[in-house]
Amino acid sequence: MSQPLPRIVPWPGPVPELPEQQRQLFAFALEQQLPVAAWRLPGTEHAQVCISRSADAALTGLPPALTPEAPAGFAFFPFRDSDHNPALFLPADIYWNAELPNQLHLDSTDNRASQLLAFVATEHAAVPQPLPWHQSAQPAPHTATPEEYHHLVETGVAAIRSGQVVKVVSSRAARRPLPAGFDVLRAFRDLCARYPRAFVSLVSAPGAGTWLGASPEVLAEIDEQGIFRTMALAGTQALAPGALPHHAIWRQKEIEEQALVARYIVSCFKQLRLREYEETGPRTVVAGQLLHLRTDFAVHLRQVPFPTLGTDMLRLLHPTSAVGGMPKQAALTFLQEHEGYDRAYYSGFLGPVNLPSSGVSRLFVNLRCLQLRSHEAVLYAGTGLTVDSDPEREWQETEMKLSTIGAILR
Ligand SMILES: C=C(O[C@H]1C=CC=C(C(=O)O)[C@@H]1O)C(=O)O
Repeated sequence: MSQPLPRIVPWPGPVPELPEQQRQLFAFALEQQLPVAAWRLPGTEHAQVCISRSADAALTGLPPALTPEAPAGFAFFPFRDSDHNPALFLPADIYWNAELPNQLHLDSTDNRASQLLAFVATEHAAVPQPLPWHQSAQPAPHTATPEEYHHLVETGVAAIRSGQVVKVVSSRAARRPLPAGFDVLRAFRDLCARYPRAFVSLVSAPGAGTWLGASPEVLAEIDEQGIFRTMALAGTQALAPGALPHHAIWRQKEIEEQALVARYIVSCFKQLRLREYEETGPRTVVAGQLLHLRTDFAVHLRQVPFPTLGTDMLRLLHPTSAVGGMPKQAALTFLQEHEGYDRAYYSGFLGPVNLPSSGVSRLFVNLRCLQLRSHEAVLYAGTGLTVDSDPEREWQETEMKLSTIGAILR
């Protein structure tokens, strides 16, 4: 049985400008200590917002089902599920899409929803500043020095040489002060404007804290035409000013690194005994100031009757070899033993499920992201290691990746 979105009701009272509508929705959710997410899909203009009626309702166990019958909401999953970093699925009890800004989807007989309607109708000037953003209860993670990161890369390369892993993706966190007067919702809009091709997100939830990101990587997507898509994204170089992406030259190291990720995706299709996938690439793509190599995979679900493909692939893919390594379990064990900090929601996945309509879901890998704490931001970045990795080059690569999201702190 399908679970449609709640009913449409008109925005109560005069409809303010889009940023003010967003601010009122977040102010309501945060004051009521509810989980809330805003996102903007790649190549689109309009933000969408989803609020759940309780924090408990957002706690989940299994990854979401990518089927039309599954509940509509926003998934926010950590790299590794744990009590510290719970897997969340924010049911879309209240949903708003800036494309149709005069409407709210909600069940007006529900208490929370009617509170929102009253808040929005009366609370124009009184939105508190700054907003009470959810904070993670976890301490700020350890931030590796260049020496520590060099050592991690050397240990990773040694593990590859010894055959313990084929590829591993090491990562680190970095702390940055928040600029005076930092406005989170303005930062979200700034990210949307800077990175039109990224999946831009802002999630604030009890237990998880507040996260902003601009991801270039689709994990699993089913679009309006019933096409399932995923991608193998790896290999990084800076986009030189004035250079054309398709003129980029890649070293053997990056070619191999990306080929491993593509091979992993093919092995997942094979596990599911699915042969009818289309593979395009690898080709060079732009992500902010960076270039990556990307292979796209597509399956036409209206021609290949495999209704659980999205769900099955999601469970096989996460965490992909673009953020963990290969073989998957050996790489994850290596990271647990050597990385020396908690990735939390960095390199987890996030995105809308059955929103804005049933059967349409878009999950992305949580990359180029930061966690907001009371007076600082924690930024995250990683690099895929191969036997040819050079520690200083890998450090520089994390610096470049950090500057994608770091741009909003300047
Ligand atoms: C792990 C990250 O990027 C992944 C995605 C693209 C390129 C990558 C690389 O070149 O290492 C990474 O696999 C990150 O941005 O933190």
